[in-house]
Amino acid sequence: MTRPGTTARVVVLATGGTIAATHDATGALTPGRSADALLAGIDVPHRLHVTAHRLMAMDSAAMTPADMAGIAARTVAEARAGADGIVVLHGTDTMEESALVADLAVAQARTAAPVVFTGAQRGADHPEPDGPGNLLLALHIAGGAPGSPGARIVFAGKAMPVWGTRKTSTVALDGFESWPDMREADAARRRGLAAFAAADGPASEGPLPRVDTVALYPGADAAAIDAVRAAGARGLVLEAMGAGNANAVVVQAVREAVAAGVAVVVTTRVPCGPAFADYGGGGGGGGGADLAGAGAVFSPVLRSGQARVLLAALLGAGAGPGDVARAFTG
Ligand SMILES: NC(=O)C[C@H](N)C(=O)O
Repeated sequence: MTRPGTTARVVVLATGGTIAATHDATGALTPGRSADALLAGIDVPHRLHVTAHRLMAMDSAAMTPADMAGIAARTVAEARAGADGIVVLHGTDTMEESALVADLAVAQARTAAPVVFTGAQRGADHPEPDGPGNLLLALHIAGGAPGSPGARIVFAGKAMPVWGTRKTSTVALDGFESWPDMREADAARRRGLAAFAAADGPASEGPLPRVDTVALYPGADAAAIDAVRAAGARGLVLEAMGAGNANAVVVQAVREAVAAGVAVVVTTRVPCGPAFADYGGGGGGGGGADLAGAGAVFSPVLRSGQARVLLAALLGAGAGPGDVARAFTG
């Protein structure tokens, strides 16, 4: 742990993303710039001793759950090896997922070093890149918050809790939004971590069970739900309409999936506001209340990307239906 006036050891883990990307010969943005080169472009605070490591150089949309588990495991290893803080340079497309994987891992390992995810919306060769500012703030927070365990996302001048934070703009420099009610975001984290800790096994060993996401739309039928069941999904995240509504055909498919042992979690395609199970549907049913009646669990705060991560982690840790319900809704 760091005392005021002492040097904080911060480890930077580079995984790729736009923060490290430059235009290649074809004009495509490709992550290749090293973390050392990115660090050379900023005034690293003197009180920080920073070392950088390249884990991978990927566009985050191409990452697999195994890649994310690897990043999370490395953050735990660096914390155990004595880092005071860890910065993960990551693509923005799936930062919200990877940061949640890391938060679950460091909570399970009980390591105290803060883990700060950051990235950029503009490439490293942009005339006015946003990466340097994000990296600098991430270093400050990673090196200046000793004993603040857990992961966070730092972007465009904001330090955000991971749970409930999601990418909300494909281009704006301020590309992430945290859940507006911090008490609700905290409660989501507490519930999720408690249920994860209560489940039986370690989450990060071996491949996680298959969990698919199905997006709903007017007239959606059972085809996608039946297909993911046939593919062996043990969990299903529904990106439902409105507050978490579907139609009668989907509700029946959910009932059958739950009866077959598939854990079904309902989120919404709406950008803001909680998902909740109030609507009866009308005209033959199919509202959120019917989805809940069919055995689906509502995820008020986590949108589909993070709900998928939590559900897969829970199932991988041996969680049963009760744990899943407690994890998402308490
Ligand atoms: N801004 C970015 O980092 C987007 C990029 N496609 C990535 O997620 O790796």
